[in-house]
Formats: sequence, C-alpha cells, structure tokens
Amino acid sequence: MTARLVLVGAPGSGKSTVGALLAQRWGEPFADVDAVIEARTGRSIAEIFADEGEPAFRALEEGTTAELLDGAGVLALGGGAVMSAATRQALADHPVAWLQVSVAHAAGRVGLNEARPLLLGNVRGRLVRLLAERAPLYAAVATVTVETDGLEPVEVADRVEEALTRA
Ligand SMILES: Nc1ncnc2c1ncn2[C@@H]1O[C@H](COP(=O)(O)OP(=O)(O)OP(=O)(O)O)[C@@H](O)[C@H]1O
Ligand SMILES: O=C(O)C1=C[C@@H](O)[C@@H](O)[C@H](O)C1
Ligand SMILES: [Mg+2]
Repeated sequence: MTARLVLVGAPGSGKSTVGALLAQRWGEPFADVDAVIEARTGRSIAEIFADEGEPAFRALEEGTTAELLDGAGVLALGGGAVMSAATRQALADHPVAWLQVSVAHAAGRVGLNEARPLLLGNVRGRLVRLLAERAPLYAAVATVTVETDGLEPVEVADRVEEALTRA
C-alpha cells in the first residue's frame, strides 16, 4: 500500500496539524508516528529519550515509520525521521510534502515546550543547527515543498493541495 501523503519537516513546521487537516478534508485516516510511538509505549517521546537515549528512540522511530508507511492515508513523520537512510529510501515510493519553516517561526510555534527533548535548553540555537543539517535531507525526499511562514494551517493545507496537483 502507499500512503496518500507523507509530511516531513522540522519541529514546529506543522506536520501534525496540517496532516490532520488534510486527512479530514480527504476523508482519509491520519497517523502521526510520534503519537503512535507514545500510545504504544505508554510514554512520552521526552520520557523515551530520557530513559533509553536517542539511539533507542531512533530505532523505534525507524521501525514504526516503515510499518506505517505501508498503510493508507496521511502520515506525519517525526521531525528527525529523515536522518535514517532506510526511511529516506522508503520515502522514494511515496508522495512527500516538506513543510518549510524558518527558525523564527518554528521557535515561536514550539515555545519553550518540554515535549521536544532535542530543543531543550536553547530552542533557537538548536533549531538553527537542526534546520541547516536537515534541509538537504528533507529536500532529497520531498515531492512538493511548501513554505509555511506567516500562513495559517488551513492556508498551508491549501498550498499543499495546489502543489500536489502540479507535481
Ligand atoms: N502554519 C502555522 N501557523 C501557526 N502555528 C502553527 C502552524 N502550524 C502549526 N502551528 C502550531 O505550532 C505548533 C506545532 O505544530 P505541529 O505540532 O503541527 O508541528 P510538527 O511539525 O508536528 O512538530 P513536531 O515535529 O515537534 O511534532 C502547534 O501548537 C500548532 O498549533
Ligand atoms: O526533530 C526531531 O529530531 C524530533 C522531532 C519530534 O517529532 C520527535 O520525533 C522527537 O522529539 C525528535
Ligand atoms: Mg508532530
């Protein structure tokens, strides 16, 4: 099976929000890899990072992503999922939307939220580095790219739909 759409992008780019909106519009199921991991383990992502470390989380994320990519509907990946070469390879078979966001807008959206363990301590500084490291990886897997700065989630969803019709 092939997902109707997979969303990738940095923390705060709006994958979960816009993914749910598009799924609702299209009458498709929606899944969010972070939420599925949390539901299955009964722990928050932050707790998994703290208890088992990032490599253990990444292994869990890679397996869960592969499994969910085999399903239908709209799928929001974790912000760091594209760091896995296996995941990037699997994404070659799917329509993928990269939601782009600047550091300023991403920082404003995620705030000082403890739910994002990778950003703890220095949200802006960590986002600068993370976006620089990951931009080529998001670009490599993207079928369409949509800039989200200054747009409401509904407007981002509109642009994703427009971009997909042109892709
Ligand atoms: N286009 C937007 N404009 C303003 N706020 C937004 C927009 N998209 C999402 N948000 C808000 O920003 C926050 C982060 O959005 P969301 O959780 O959808 O991002 P995400 O890409 O899934 O992040 P993560 O990788 O951390 O899961 C939420 O509070 C959401 O309501
Ligand atoms: O950008 C990242 O590396 C992450 C983003 C979130 O979606 C979670 O998957 C986790 O907090 C790691
Ligand atoms: Mg999310």
